[in-house]
Amino acid sequence: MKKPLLGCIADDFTGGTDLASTLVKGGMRTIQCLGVPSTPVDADAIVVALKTRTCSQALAIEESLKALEFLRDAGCEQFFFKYCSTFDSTDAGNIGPVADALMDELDTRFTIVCPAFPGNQRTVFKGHLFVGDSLLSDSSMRDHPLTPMRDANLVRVLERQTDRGVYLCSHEMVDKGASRLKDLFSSLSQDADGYAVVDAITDKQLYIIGDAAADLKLITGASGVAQGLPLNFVKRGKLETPEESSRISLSQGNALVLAGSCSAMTNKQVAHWLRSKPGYRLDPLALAKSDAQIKDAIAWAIDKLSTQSALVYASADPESVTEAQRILGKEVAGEIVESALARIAEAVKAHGIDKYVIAGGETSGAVLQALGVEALRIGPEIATGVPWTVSTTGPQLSLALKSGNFGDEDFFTTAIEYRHE
Ligand SMILES: Nc1ncnc2c1ncn2[C@@H]1O[C@H](COP(=O)(O)OP(=O)(O)O)[C@@H](O)[C@H]1O
Ligand SMILES: O=C(O)[C@@H](O)C(=O)COP(=O)(O)O
Repeated sequence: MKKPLLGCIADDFTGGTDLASTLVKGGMRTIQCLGVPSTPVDADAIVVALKTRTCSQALAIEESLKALEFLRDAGCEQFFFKYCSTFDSTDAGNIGPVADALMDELDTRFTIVCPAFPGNQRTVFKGHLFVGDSLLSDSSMRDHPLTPMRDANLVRVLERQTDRGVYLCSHEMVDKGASRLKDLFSSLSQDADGYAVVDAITDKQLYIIGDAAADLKLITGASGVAQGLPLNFVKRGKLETPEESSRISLSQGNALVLAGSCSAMTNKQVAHWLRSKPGYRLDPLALAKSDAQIKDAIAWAIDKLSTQSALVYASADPESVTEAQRILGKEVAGEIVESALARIAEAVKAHGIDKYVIAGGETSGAVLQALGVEALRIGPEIATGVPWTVSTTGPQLSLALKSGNFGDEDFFTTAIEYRHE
């Protein structure tokens, strides 16, 4: 078995498939593991996807360090910490604390922070994160149920999460080219103790940053900056000329769509689906009272899935989410919905359904854990940042994990009807 080159730790499962898909497109054989694997993995890049974006800081650090240990023992040469392109986190973390812990463990004093993902309209200019034409803090991310993002200045956001220095590497510096940027990173690696938030507005800039980051032990960011990494290994003769390999065998059966994301795009996708197809709405307040709605939803889904694809969703507008959180508490409301969707998926799987489209990062984490999925092979991209995947152990399941704001309005149907060319 060849040693893997790149070891990645993703703070949620959808983020993991987004990154893995980017690496596959760059020609790296990539496997995404859900949690730290117990057996060796044969791949050029390994993505260990965790559910650490919103858990306690201590748990996020513990799990990330276990993932790092696995990746180091496997022989990885470089490490990547993947978080959301909208920098989803609270003031308490977990991006800063996890990155700090990874730096300590890798004995490195400098890394970059690069969440830009222009393919999905996330750009960073003078350290400020934009979503489309709006600052992050004016975008729908300000109302995220678990990680409301109300400050677009990433230097400031990260400073609240770490005691290390946070610097800005502006787009003018990036435009000087990979060689100058590499010199800067190398001098910062010797002199600085902390992070450089790196501007990027275009993919071209992300390739420059990826090239310049070739010697960094640890890179942090979203999937955009990973685009340039496969080429670094090719240049060093460690990876053969990249060739995309994303052929997988997809289930042709009916699919269960599970939506626990309340992001603006998921809400539009749910509304679009309901115009012509069946859906069952879960209500967190009813779920908190008894199991009745879960049982009803399972029976409804099994009945529908015998003839067509069906959606079970808890997605709701920001006012309804705030109201549910006021009554139940933020974490409890989230957990109740995640656990209900997970139980429904488990019961539906027992009836032989092998195709799932899941909207939401936390939601995907909860559902895949319940489905007992340990690792994913990455297939073709359905929408930017969202590939079809198949489970690699047990009875094969086809799984599309969709980040909250990714995909077009008709994403659910597009995913279900996707056919290899
Ligand atoms: N109606 C609702 N009220 C309160 N919380 C909800 C509701 N529906 C879903 N949630 C919770 O909101 C969170 C959404 O997060 P996630 O699944 O990561 O979506 P996204 O990918 O959009 O960030 C989950 O914890 C989910 O359980
Ligand atoms: O980087 C991104 O935007 C995605 O890969 C991602 O992590 C999105 O997270 P969710 O919206 O919570 O699924």
